Amino acid sequence: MIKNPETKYRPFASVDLPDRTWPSKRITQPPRWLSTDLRDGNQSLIDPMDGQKKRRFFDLLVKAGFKEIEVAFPSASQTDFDFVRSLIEQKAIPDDVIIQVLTQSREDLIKRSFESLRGAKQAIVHLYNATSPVFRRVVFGMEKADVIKLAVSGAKTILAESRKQPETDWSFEYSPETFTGTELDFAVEVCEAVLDVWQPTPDHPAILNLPATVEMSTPNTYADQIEWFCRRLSRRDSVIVSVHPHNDRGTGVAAAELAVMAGADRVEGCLFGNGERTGNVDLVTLALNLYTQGIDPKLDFSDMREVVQTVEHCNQIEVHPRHPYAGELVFTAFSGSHQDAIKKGFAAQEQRNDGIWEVPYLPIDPADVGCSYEAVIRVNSQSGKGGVAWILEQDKGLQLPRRLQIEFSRVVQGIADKTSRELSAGDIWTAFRDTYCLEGPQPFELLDYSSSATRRDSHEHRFTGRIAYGGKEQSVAGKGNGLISSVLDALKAGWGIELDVMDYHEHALTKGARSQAAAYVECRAANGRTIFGVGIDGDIATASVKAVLSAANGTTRAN
Ligand SMILES: CC(=O)SCCNC(=O)CCNC(=O)[C@H](O)C(C)(C)COP(=O)(O)OP(=O)(O)OC[C@H]1O[C@@H](n2cnc3c(N)ncnc32)[C@H](O)[C@@H]1OP(=O)(O)O
Ligand SMILES: CC(C)C(=O)C(=O)O
Repeated sequence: MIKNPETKYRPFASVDLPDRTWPSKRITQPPRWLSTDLRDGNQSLIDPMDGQKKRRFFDLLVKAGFKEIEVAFPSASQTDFDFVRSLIEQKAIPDDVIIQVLTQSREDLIKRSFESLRGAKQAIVHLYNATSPVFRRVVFGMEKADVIKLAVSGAKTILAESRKQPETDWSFEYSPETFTGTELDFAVEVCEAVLDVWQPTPDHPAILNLPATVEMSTPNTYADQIEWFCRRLSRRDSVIVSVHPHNDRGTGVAAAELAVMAGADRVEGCLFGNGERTGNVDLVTLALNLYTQGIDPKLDFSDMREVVQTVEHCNQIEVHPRHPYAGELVFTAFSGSHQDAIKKGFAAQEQRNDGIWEVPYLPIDPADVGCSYEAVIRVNSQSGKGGVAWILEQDKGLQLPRRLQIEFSRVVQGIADKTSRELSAGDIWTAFRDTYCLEGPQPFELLDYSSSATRRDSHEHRFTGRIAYGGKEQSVAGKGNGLISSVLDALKAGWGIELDVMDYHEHALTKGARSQAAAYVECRAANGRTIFGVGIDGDIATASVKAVLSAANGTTRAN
């Protein structure tokens, strides 16, 4: 990079529109969407799609609800030409979907495009030529008048060709390519000249598409250009104003949104922002941005995984794990405070039960795009108690009391620090099971027991059990004012273990085996140490007994 970029780059000129209205507008309905994945997206791929991939992508777009799909540049390649033919001949285009093809303003290319569309019920023919000063000067060697002539001759050829195929319901689109780099009054002049040829009406409007062929300004400037253009256009009611933002500055989505506020009726783009260089505007993000404002985008991404997989297959480009709404990690929190807030958010949401989505750090319900809540919280060394507790709850239905969460998260933290990797739900369960002696051979194991009140009208409980300690079976008995205290009494009598119960929780498991219950005891040992015990069983009383034995097992391990 150079130290004095002002000697090499010029700032983008702003638009003189002091009475601009778009900043206070709100988007209240979705624009018309056009997917150009099969054209602009396709022309940017290392290996353009073959017919099969194009067909798979087309079917995906139809399923997602796209009603306008730019399917090809049919005069560019036999593959593209044949693809358009196959769609028509195989009757693959639903009646409510209209296909679009792109052509330069050259007679032979336009004729070939019409040939590809023979027999289509309806179609949009999209004509373009670049209009900006640098293209006039450098690429075409043309004056303004020549540029208008080129656009008009293309528009005339299109009109003439369409009349030769009256069985098709034709619509026409014109793009002054490089619109954003074009003098605004000249852009309007070229477009008016094209409209003069096509003579659109409110019932049969033409589409004027205003591309940010290369994104060169902040999005507010694009919005100014769109509002300026819409105000100056003579036949606004006979025109669908379309925008086609690219993403060179990384603000394609913002540019599209502001352009819609500024009067655009239609947006052209690609799924996940594929397209030339940094891509076309991302239609998935745009649609879901609307959705999160309570506006039905009229596009359905309920099965986002399938959409991602298909697009990755067809484009041979991976969707970034941080891609809005679609990436593998976008609903995942690793960090403790985020996990804590999300967990509390879900609990509050469940309690309110008003249907309104309000979960911290999650702008959308992952379930709405087909994602499970399992991936919402993942645990590594950055995680806290809330995350660990969430995973045990989601995976095993365990609702750990707060102080147990704190203790166990330290165990998990230690493992994560030691292994320097993410811990799976399986890793966490293994650690929980081992820490609280839930499975496998343990120092204390319950073999059998019975318990009863000593007298019908009494609160005194008697516990009689067979417990193995270190593999050696022993019969023990104890008394107390409840089951737990009678078990503690038996432990004291049998092995001299002294534990006081400070806290007790129990609940039915919400996941997995539905008839299971979990019990948690927080005990204080004679030396002042706090020891937690956990018991899980089909019978809640037995779960409590097991929890006490789990705590007893805790006394046998080093702190
Ligand atoms: C911004 C966009 O995405 S625009 C769409 C771009 N997409 C593509 O180009 C993909 C498909 N294109 C192709 O396969 C080829 O470019 C074709 C078949 C269309 C044309 O191929 P060729 O005839 O070999 O021409 P080439 O690709 O070199 O195009 C450049 C010529 O077209 C002219 N041209 C460029 N755009 C246009 C246009 N919109 N209308 C008329 N002429 C144009 C150029 O001035 C240049 O003319 P010159 O040879 O007299 O200097
Ligand atoms: C042909 C036009 C619409 C285009 O793709 C662009 O300018 O980016």
